[in-house]
Parts: sequence; structure tokens; C-alpha cells
Amino acid sequence: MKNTADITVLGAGSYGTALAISLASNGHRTLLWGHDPEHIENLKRDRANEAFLPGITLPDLLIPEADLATALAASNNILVVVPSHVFGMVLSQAKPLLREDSRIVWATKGLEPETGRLLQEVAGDVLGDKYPLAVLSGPTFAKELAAGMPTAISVAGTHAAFTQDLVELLHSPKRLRVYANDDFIGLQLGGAVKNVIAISAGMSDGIGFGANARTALITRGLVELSRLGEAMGAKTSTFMGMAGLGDLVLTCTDNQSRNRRFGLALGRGQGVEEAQKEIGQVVEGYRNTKEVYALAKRLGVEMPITEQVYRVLYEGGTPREAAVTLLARDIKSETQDSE
Ligand SMILES: NC(=O)C1=CN([C@@H]2O[C@H](COP(=O)(O)OP(=O)(O)OC[C@H]3O[C@@H](n4cnc5c(N)ncnc54)[C@H](OP(=O)(O)O)[C@@H]3O)[C@@H](O)[C@H]2O)C=CC1
Ligand SMILES: O=C(CO)COP(=O)(O)O
Repeated sequence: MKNTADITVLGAGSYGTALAISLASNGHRTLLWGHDPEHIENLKRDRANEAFLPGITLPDLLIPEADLATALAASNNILVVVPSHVFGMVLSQAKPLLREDSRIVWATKGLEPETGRLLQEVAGDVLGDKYPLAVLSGPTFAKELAAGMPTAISVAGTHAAFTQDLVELLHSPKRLRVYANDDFIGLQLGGAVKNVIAISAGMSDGIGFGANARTALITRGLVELSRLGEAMGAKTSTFMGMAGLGDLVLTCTDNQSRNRRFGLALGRGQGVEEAQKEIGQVVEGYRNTKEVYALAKRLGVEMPITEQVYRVLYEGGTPREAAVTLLARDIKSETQDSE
């Protein structure tokens, strides 16, 4: 049938398109909705998303769609892949058009700007509690995923049956390994906090520090994430998986990460605005830093790296001052939880 699909993806940027390519390559009819009709026309014409993933052909089962009502009527499985600052808005737009049997999953990594709420709270607030919810999180650069290179990811949600269906839709024995997880909060937190730590690793490399400093930031970043997770009710073991250590290592070490590149630019002396402009795609960590920092303060969780990234982004501190402050902190035991 022309207007039915196994899954609909909302958000036709780099990651929404990459996930849609992966799903369609698995043999699933996949609608890809984007808010800009001209961009969707280009996708249809070129059978590629040249603006975000140049040179990668869209599989036949991927159908670009500019009309939100058509996209949401086509499937009960809705995968949201828009930046966190428009997540609530897109859900509000979708709400009156959703099918009764809709199930909502997102791959957005971040917290709600201004409130610092987890996206599960935003979704619950906008949609109520009648739809199953889930999240995808883990080390997955869009370009590699779209090119069919091997990737692994985790999924967790409110309903085990939905989580399992998502594993089956996404899993590909050739290129994508999908792990079910039962820590909905942990997967969301991992995706938000790694953005901040990737900026710190970028700043360190941008200054000219080496592998030792970068590795220390990843390791202590993991400690910060675990502390915040504990305070929020997540499982510490989650952070040893794809959505914690996995995504931290990926985005702190590889220049495909926009958060890391943003940090690199700052470390080399560029200004915040100029660095963001140059990247030209969403840098989730810019807003996330503010929200993670506020959340940590509210919960009384010690997150010194996050605090220093915050000082650079919002209080005029320099990356060098941030590094000096971190290094000069009081001597403590590695396993000590707070000072
Ligand atoms: N890229 C990656 O490798 C990965 C990204 N993610 C996460 O996925 C999310 C999306 O990121 P990504 O795709 O990379 O970002 P991009 O910057 O590549 O694309 C964002 C897309 O969202 C669209 N958009 C912006 N505002 C709206 C809106 N109001 N309604 C509908 N669409 C809108 C943009 O359209 P326009 O261009 O017209 O503004 C653009 O198509 C982020 O939370 C990111 O952290 C997670 C894992 C990997
Ligand atoms: O989340 C990502 C990979 O897992 C993408 O990271 P960036 O948003 O830093 O590019």
C-alpha cells in the first residue's frame, strides 16, 4: 500500500536520514519526514541527502515525505530524530495527528533546554501516558551508519514489547547490532552528558594537550556521568555500555563528533558563536552543558569537568583556565565520591 510503512522517521538531518537508510536497508518500508519541503524535494530528486550525507544513495524502501499528517498516518512506529531544543515542539505538532496505536521512540541526545528535563518527561508532558516510549542511544556516527559500516547501539523504553520490536526492526546481522536495555533514564542521561565531555576533550586537544589528558577527561567524565546517573535513579552498569563508555570514547576521540570539533575550535582560541557557525549542524552540547550543570547543582552532584565547560561556554572562561582549575583541585582518592 502506498501510504503504509513499517516505521516513520521524523527529522531529515544527518542522523534521521542515516537511521532511515539503515531501516530501509533492512527491508523495512520507511517514511522520512522533514520540516522543509524544499529539502524533501531534493531528497526525492537526488535519491540522496546531499546536504547532510553527501554521496550516499537512499535505498528504494526509503520514502521522503514533506507532509506530517501523511507521515504519521503511515505507521504506528514513530522514530523522532530532531535536535533536543525542538523535541517538545515537534511532539506537540505530531500529537493531534498520531494514530491511536502509535509508539514513540527517539534518538535525540539531550535534555530539554531551560528546564533540564529528560526527554521522557517532555514526551509524557506533551503526549500523556497512553503511548509506549523508548530511546536509542550509543556510539553511532551518522555517516558510518549510513555507509553500512558496523555499529552497535542500545534501546530502552517503557514497554518491553516495543523495545523488542525496535531491536528487531533495527538489528542487522551485517551492520547494526542492537542491545535491549531496561534503563530508560540511563540511556537518556548517557546521550546528554557525553556531549559535554566531548567538548572538554576537544578543548584539551585544541589547546595542544595530548592523549593522557584526553583519556583522563574520558575516565573522569564517566565518573561524573555515573554520579549523576545514580542521583537520577539510573543503573551504574548502563554507563559501562554503549550509551556511556561507548559514546564517550567515540565522541571524545574522533573528529566526526561535532561536540568534539566545537571544543577543538574553542581550545584553539575561536569564540563560541564562530565555532558553532563553522560546524553548521547541531552541537547538542552547547545547550546541554547548561542543563547538565544546572541539574547537577540542583541534585548536589559534583561534576567538575561539566562545571569548567560551563564556565567557558557561558561565563567567559578560557579553556586554559578550565584546565588549570581542574588540575589544581585538591588531592583526593580516585574512588572518593565527593570532596
Ligand atoms: N549525527 C549523528 O551522528 C548523531 C546524532 N544524534 C542525535 O540526533 C539528533 C539530531 O541530530 P542530527 O540529525 O545529527 O542533526 P543535524 O543538524 O544533522 O540535523 C537536524 C535536523 O533537524 C531538523 N530540524 C530542525 N528544527 C526542526 C523542527 N522544528 N522540526 C523538524 N525538523 C527540524 C533540521 O532541519 P533544518 O536543516 O531545516 O534546520 C535538520 O534536518 C541530535 O539530538 C543528535 O545528538 C545521535 C546519534 C548520532
Ligand atoms: O552522538 C553522536 C555519536 O554517537 C554524534 O556526536 P556529535 O553530536 O558530537 O556529532
